[in-house]
Amino acid sequence: MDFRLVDLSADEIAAQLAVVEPLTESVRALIDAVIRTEVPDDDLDDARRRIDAVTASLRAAQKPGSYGVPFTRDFTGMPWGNAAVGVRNAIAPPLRVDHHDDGTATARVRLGAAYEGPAGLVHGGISAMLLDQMLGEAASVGNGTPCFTGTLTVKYLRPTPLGDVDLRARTTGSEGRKVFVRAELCDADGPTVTAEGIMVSPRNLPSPDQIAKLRAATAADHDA
Ligand SMILES: CCCCC/C=C\C/C=C\C/C=C\C/C=C\CCCC(=O)SCCNC(=O)CCNC(=O)[C@H](O)C(C)(C)COP(=O)(O)OP(=O)(O)OC[C@H]1O[C@@H](n2cnc3c(N)ncnc32)[C@H](O)[C@@H]1OP(=O)(O)O
Repeated sequence: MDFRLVDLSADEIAAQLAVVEPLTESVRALIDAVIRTEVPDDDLDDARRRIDAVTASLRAAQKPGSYGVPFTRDFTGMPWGNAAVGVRNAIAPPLRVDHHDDGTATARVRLGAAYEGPAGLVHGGISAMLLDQMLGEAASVGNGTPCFTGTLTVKYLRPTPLGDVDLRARTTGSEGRKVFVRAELCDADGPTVTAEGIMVSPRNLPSPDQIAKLRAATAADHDA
């Protein structure tokens, strides 16, 4: 796994986000508009030409491969291309996950037309992806080191209507490098999908202790 470090301050990251987030939001609006537009075919052809011109202008300077997950000097992750939370990824709803002192992770997100499976309902794969992200974040933050999904079990209790959903995850225990986590996705009437995960901190990663030491050393260097 790539642990690229970038030397960016909090202010520099905020300045980048101020430009990037509105751009991504515009592309999300474009995705929704393309799904739901009822304008004539000639207008669709014209739209395609203009979109292709914008795409060509962005390709003028392009990162090879994917965005990756750079870490700042204080070890804050920048998963900006992530399919669930990426602030540069218009496919991501995006999920904004809050971590709480009691170890739970929560998020509220609006799932519109782009996330449809059965008519008017959230696609089951999207629910699984969002729950997977919640499990991964709860496990990783609790453990202090990134945890990958080893086993994910998803139970669909009833259909989830498109619209606002709430997600919540909490760790229920750990054993060596395995962290056990549960999560649920709820509509206004309660849980519609639940998930259980066995999240594993891969053997080749630095341990939580090593990461804590690296963090402290980096912070000390920075203060000096
Ligand atoms: C640098 C600074 C970091 C600071 C971090 C702090 C916070 C982080 C903040 C944000 C969050 C960051 C990340 C999380 C975000 C999103 C999560 C999205 C989740 C995903 O979307 S992630 C992609 C899908 N995911 C994969 O792509 C995994 C592919 N796979 C592998 O990468 C390996 O396969 C792996 C790692 C799973 C295991 O590899 P390994 O070699 O380390 O494991 P090993 O064999 O040593 O087993 C050790 C113990 O785990 C048990 N075990 C092994 N495999 C298991 C399995 N599958 N199910 C259940 N238990 C399993 C064994 O049975 C043994 O248990 P026991 O010790 O009891 O015998």
